[in-house]
Amino acid sequence: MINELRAVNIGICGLGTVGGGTFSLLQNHEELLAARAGTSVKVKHVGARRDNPECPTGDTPVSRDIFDVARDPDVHVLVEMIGGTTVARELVEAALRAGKHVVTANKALIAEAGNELFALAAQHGVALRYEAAVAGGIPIIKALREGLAGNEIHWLAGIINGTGNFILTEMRDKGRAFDEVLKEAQALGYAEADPTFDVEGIDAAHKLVILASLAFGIPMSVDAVFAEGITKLTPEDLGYAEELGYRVKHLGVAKQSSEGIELRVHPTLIPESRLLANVNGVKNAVLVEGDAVGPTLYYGAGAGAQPTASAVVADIVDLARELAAGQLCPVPSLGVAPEALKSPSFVSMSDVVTPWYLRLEAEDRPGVMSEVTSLLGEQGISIEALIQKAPGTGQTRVPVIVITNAARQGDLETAVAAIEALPTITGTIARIRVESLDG
Ligand SMILES: NC(=O)c1ccc[n+]([C@@H]2O[C@H](COP(=O)([O-])OP(=O)(O)OC[C@H]3O[C@@H](n4cnc5c(N)ncnc54)[C@H](O)[C@@H]3O)[C@@H](O)[C@H]2O)c1
Ligand SMILES: N[C@@H](CCO)C(=O)O
Ligand code: NA
Repeated sequence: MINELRAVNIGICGLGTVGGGTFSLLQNHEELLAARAGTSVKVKHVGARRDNPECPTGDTPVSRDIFDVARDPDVHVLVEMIGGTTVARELVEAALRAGKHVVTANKALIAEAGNELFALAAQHGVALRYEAAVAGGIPIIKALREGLAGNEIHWLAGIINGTGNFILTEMRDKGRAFDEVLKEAQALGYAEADPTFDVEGIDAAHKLVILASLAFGIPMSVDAVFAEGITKLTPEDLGYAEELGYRVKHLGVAKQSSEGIELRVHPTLIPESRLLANVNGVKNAVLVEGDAVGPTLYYGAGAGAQPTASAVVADIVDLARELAAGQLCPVPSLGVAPEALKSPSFVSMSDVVTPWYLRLEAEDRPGVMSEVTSLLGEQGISIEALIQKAPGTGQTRVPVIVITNAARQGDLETAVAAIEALPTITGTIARIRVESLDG
């Protein structure tokens, strides 16, 4: 038991997109939140290096040193909204050590330092909540930790970076250039402070690590995830994929089998009939396959001030209810008691089996296709679909697009190297994994 609180005081550190959105949502819904929490929830202290013109703080005290908030004895819940893993980690540690509960949206911090931070929180009898860290406003952490608690989870797959999905959607639907759409995503507040995290798959990797930890009951394993971003995708690959009945999405995939655990984020061809193939713009979606429930799908805004604030405030309301009742919720941070976390073994990428999309540029003469198919055949790889485009006027080379059947990545790489060495093939072969996503 902890002392029952009649009013729960919040300290917000960082008043940018999400911090500002959270401040506003707490102000705008003050009565509603008090009714839901059974206690008043008030922002007592803000830590911000500078004012945010879009988020006037009125008479709420503002400190320029965010650590003043961690030192404020009146603050019960510190909301970390500065991002990064250096100062943010020091701040969260200081707050936990001072006996404050912490709410964060910081997936980099949870993925990289969650193991230590959850232990520190437990040591000090306080909570560390992170719903906003994955898939923005979608309550996926609660779904995995509580709603699916009766299931063994075999796999999950998700579109978990809003910026990347926004870019791919705009490129496909409007033919817009990558850089221009990225700038718009930054202006809309979707992108990370360093947007290479979004477009190189690092942000999705952080989120996948968190999802896998909850789904499989393993510690955060950031070094085990393979990450590839969307920067090498070309409009022609998006177009050819569509001709073959697929959409290209940036996907995070976590799978558990007798071989071990696969953790990977990369561009993926998905059959166009799948729900995930039709998740567009800044929306995210996570498909989770439980052994009892079967496939379940969670969809909503993956980034942006108000959607992300929705998840931050949900954590705050949960905590306020618990503090009002004088009892923290006994659900562990990762859904299982720390001593019950399993030691995972991971499948190496060369052993991961998926179908592949390949695009090669070949000389337009008889026999070339049979050379390509026989080099794939030598590695036991068969072909599901193949299209050879007509050569442009005066051209002797043609694009050839192949979809393979399921192939071990190591075997595929051997075949691709042999095909690239053929004198009739020009340059490197573009390749993208395919996921059928049938449960
Ligand atoms: N933007 C989104 O849609 C979104 C969604 C989910 C999670 N997140 C996460 O939320 C966190 C915040 O992201 P954001 O988009 O609001 O970023 P932001 O850049 O808009 O806001 C961060 C704020 O923190 C301040 N800040 C940074 N370092 C500081 C320091 N040392 N001392 C004082 N102030 C400092 C900055 O001045 C800025 O105002 C990040 O962890 C991010 O990954 C963002
Ligand atoms: N930059 C992230 C924010 C949400 O975590 C994204 O675009 O998905
Ligand atoms: Na979420």
